[in-house]
Amino acid sequence: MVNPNPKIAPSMLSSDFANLAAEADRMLRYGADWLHMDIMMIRHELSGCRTGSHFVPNLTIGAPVIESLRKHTDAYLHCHLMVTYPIDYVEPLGKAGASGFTFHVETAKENWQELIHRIKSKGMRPGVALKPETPIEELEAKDPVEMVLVMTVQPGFGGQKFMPDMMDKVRDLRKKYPSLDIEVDGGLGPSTVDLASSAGANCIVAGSSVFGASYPAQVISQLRKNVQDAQAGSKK
Ligand SMILES: O=C(CO)[C@@H](O)[C@H](O)COP(=O)(O)O
Repeated sequence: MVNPNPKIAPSMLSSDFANLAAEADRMLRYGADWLHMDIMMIRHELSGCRTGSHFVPNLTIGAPVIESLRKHTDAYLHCHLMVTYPIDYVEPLGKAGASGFTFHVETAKENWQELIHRIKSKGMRPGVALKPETPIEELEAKDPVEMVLVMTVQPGFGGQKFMPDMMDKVRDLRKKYPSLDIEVDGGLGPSTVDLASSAGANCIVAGSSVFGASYPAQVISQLRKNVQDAQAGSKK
């Protein structure tokens, strides 16, 4: 049975980082369930470094920022790790006060069990992310997780165009794992959420559509209502 309470998570990547605590507070007042924190390390061929935890063509925040934000809020801080060695970040993020720790499936080939065990032991909820080109079969024969994040854009930047082709993945995941939290991330807003929610997504990450709106609270409640309506429809 899918969780009847949808999670709407504004992506703080679209917020004003210079006023992060106030931005977080604003989103929670507007009705956000989670705050989505994108932790990125730039890909090594772009940075010129040979080693390190690089995964995407961008660089954002890390544990010190999560720690600072945690001092201002009790919110569920859902961290999406776009780094090559997520295991290195479990301890610091756990200490900093992260609530959820979602890593990309290809970054945990050898140490899946160990990574999940460590995430849980630090009191965080583990999740796995799938890039657009990563098939759901990558999850087979692995210890189950409670949440899968389906990227609906290439990871790295906010403000990109939603990829509707990813909905087959969401549908297949929902069929296979009826009670899984399925999150979609990238290009979500009032005009695209219907595709995701009717495919079976129950957690929605939205950056530019929320932060760029004149009335973000309206967008958040619209996203929630859309997921609730889709859930109610699928029961009929
Ligand atoms: O992880 C990412 C991008 O890599 C996302 O969380 C984006 O930040 C979502 O932003 P919008 O597409 O909603 O503007």
